[in-house]
Amino acid sequence: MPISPDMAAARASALVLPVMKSERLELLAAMGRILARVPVAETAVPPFDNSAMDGYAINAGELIGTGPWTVPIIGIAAAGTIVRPEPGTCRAIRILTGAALPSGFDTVIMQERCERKGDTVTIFERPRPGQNVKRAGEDVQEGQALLEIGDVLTPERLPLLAGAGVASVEVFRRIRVAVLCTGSELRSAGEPLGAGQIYNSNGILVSAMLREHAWIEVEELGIVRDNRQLITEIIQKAARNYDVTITTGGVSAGDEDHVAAAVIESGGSLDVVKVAMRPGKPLKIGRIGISLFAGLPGNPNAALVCLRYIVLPALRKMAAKSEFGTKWFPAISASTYPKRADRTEFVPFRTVGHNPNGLPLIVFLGQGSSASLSAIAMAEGIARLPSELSTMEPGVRIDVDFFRRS
Ligand SMILES: Nc1nc2c(c(=O)[nH]1)N[C@H]1C(S)=C(S)[C@@H](COP(=O)(O)OP(=O)(O)OC[C@H]3O[C@@H](n4cnc5c(N)ncnc54)[C@H](O)[C@@H]3O)O[C@H]1N2
Ligand code: MOO
Repeated sequence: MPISPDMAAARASALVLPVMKSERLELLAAMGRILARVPVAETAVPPFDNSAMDGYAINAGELIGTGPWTVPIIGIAAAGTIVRPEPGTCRAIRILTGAALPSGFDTVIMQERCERKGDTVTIFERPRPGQNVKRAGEDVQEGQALLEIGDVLTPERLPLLAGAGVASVEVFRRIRVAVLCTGSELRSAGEPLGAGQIYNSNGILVSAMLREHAWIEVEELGIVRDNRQLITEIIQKAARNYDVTITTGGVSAGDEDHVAAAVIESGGSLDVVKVAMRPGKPLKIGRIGISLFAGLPGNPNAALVCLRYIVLPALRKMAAKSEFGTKWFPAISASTYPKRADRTEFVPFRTVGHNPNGLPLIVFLGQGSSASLSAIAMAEGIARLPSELSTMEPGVRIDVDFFRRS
């Protein structure tokens, strides 16, 4: 009996354990990697009270009565310098954005809101005490935990670490994944194409999808022809040397589909052999020793869908990422699609507008071909049409996954 894609993903994830080993990397080298230890702020951010504007620093409590007030300017404070004023009252200091607030001063008047004449400045309105001042530690406090174990280090998160003086981080080791394409018909782009041969697109597909993640180290093992013994030898060796082996092709019912038998001959076992989904029905997932094995179907869109929604969640778990499931977002169908009941269908889509509630209105591409390279290349993402639906009409709310959100 075929299992649901959710069940297949759950079984795949159940086969793996998170890696334990970690390494220390400088921030930029750690881009895209997964945190293995909580980074702690070396310093507060900002480290000192400072001006948010170019203007004049005063002590707001010293403005007596009603304005305007004209006060002497006794110095200038620029970013990177420290001004230590003589004791006194009711003075101003010319201050530039980012400069430390001199002691005894608590408020900054923007230069557009006052009038300078020579060495005095006239303030017209009573300022709110503390206005235009960024307080020490208002963003981050010294010693504060900055991120959590399992977080991915993104361009939005790395500056938090840099700003708090953290120079290097402990990240989990990368998971090592071998990629192998099976098929006697396959040639590499650039080679001449003989009769009955096609170019290998799955090799690029799988490697490129994996290379989007810095926490994966990919090894391309190339193409192997449809020969059981050859396939067995290669996947046996790969299982000894890599955390994960991913193959494409040779998983359905044909005479030259040797992958499942090769896994068993290698001493492995399969926990997923048939999934109630299209594309991707003949997906195989199991283990050879402690190494995860994923046999993706040869049809390119089946390979993509199986990798993205069933195998990658397991890889994220293995890489110790804290969130590893797929996030789906709501959208509204704007076209029909020849959906069949009793299987989940994953269909490329494009956005054609938005409904009054702001949900994307989408049309389906490819009309069901699991081999269409052009449909997937034009798509913004993949829609998931649930098993229970037997038709797909305009106006139906469905889940979508955008390849990239921007
Ligand atoms: N009698 C049945 N036949 C098929 C079934 C079935 O249940 N019963 N399932 C079909 C489905 S669904 C799929 S998906 C495919 C998957 O087949 P395989 O994984 O065995 O893949 P192949 O037969 O090797 O190839 C299928 C198709 O994809 C092309 N291909 C293969 N590798 C690549 C590659 N690296 N780059 C580009 N294209 C590739 C291959 O030439 C075939 O055209 O099986 C159906 N059959
Ligand atoms: O399920 Mo297959 O993956 O449609 O072509």
